[in-house]
Amino acid sequence: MLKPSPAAVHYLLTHFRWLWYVVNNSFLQDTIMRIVLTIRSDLIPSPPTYNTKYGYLNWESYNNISYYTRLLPPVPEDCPLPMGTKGKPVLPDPKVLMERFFKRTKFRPDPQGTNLMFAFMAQHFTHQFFKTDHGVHVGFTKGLGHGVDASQIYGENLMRQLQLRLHEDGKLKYQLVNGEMYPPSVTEVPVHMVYPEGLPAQQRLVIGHEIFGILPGLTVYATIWLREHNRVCDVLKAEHPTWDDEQLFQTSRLIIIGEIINIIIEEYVQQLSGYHLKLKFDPSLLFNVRFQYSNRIALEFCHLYHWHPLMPDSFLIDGDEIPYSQFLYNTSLLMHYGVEKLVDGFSRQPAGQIGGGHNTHEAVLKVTGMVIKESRAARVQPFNEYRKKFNLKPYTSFDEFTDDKDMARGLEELYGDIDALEFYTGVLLEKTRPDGIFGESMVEMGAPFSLKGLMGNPLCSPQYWKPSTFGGETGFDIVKTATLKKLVCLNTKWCPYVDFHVPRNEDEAKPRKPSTEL
Ligand code: HEM
Repeated sequence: MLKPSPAAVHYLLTHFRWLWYVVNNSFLQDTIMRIVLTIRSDLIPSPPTYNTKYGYLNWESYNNISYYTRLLPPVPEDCPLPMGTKGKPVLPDPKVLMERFFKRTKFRPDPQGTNLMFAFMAQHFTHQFFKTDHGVHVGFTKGLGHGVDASQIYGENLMRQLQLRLHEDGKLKYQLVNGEMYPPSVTEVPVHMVYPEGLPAQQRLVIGHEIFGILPGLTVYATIWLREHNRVCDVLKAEHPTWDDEQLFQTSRLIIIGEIINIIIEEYVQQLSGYHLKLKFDPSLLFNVRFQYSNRIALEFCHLYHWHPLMPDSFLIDGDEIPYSQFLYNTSLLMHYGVEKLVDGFSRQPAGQIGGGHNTHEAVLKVTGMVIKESRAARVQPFNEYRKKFNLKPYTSFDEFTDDKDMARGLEELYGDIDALEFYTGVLLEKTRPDGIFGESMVEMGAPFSLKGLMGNPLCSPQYWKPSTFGGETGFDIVKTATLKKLVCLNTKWCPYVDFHVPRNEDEAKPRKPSTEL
């Protein structure tokens, strides 16, 4: 059968606006959406195969979910060179790679208009399943849910969940500040959170994920989801006055997971893809095709998702410019500005272009070095091997890989051979698509992992995808009609500008007033 190249399919989906206008209004949309979902997720083996210890199928590798899985087995230990059979005997110093190719020279905004609201969603969303366990040998995870389980809201284990819960009407614990709901502090809920020494206990907010106090962008999402959970509990209680705390909690959690998947597919992936095809979250599209409702997070997915170039030079909120030094671990910013002004500021501020290099701010540059070192310890195979695995043509030269002549020469000098280029360096530095946030490989490799994880969730299976799972039609409807705007504006006093892209027209760009209605 004739197979169109990924580049041709991408061109078709991102051009011919008129054509997609017609498609988005017809039954063809479902067919194309089904094809997108199946072609992408068919690339991910399910059940999973290898891991960092095992390059062959075995029970331990399948059954021990403390491992991340791997799409390709590690470079065998008996290979003559670090990347197999090609390249130099010693890999480039990560510091040299960081300084020469990753470090930001001048902030380059994403040409697709992605904003900080998107960037913090990326971090908030992915950290429920990317939870590398640095306490043991490389390749292990603390995230045993291996997918969208909302553990960043409810905690990774039952002990933490029980401490975060109010044990009344299904709700989570909270504190009221000026009449508004915020996460409680460690004085009320004594669970482990990572904060710098000396930060007063009242400012140590408690969140499902122990590191989410680090950024106001994460605490604002934590606050919004906390309010949404408690709002959904009220809706369910009104429908089911006899339900106990447990059933209200459990059913609300399923609704929240459903809302997350919907918003991620229809708005977040939509923004990332740049497609004119309107992406649709409808699990029933897959009910008549062969599809496994299970997922295992892969190490390669975790590595490629290190999107630190998204981070700006400083943060702009309500006319103030806040440097990193005053932003990190500053939970008082959340109460000072309130959710509305933070969301408004983050939605208006451009995020950096992820691909192409030279765009990682100093404050996060060290993370680049960490992932490079980790990928070496895990013996991740070369970038070109992954290109082949995802049906992409391997690059034949550094000049084909990047249009930046200096970068091509520099990488050639350091790696010696295009077939020895490392996976992470490859996905991040590859030439970007015209006006794209990153290059071809990030899309063609990231999308399959992502869609398999989203649609492989049990909620999307025929057994779960029905009104009774969500407490009836009202709950099912909350899931099916979830949007980022509703998520924010049903839980705030006024409706700020809220989207995953910077304002695109004058109307969107207008300053919002505290009276704006949903
Ligand atoms: C100022 C903002 C940020 C800071 C200070 C920060 C810092 C860090 C640090 C220190 C690590 C741990 C590195 C390691 O131990 O290997 C990390 C991991 C990671 N970061 Fe960020 N980050 C930021 C923003 C982001 C954003 C916007 C994304 C977008 C997706 C992101 C994605 C990741 C991923 C996927 C990991 C790996 C997580 C894991 O394996 O457990 N980060 N980051």
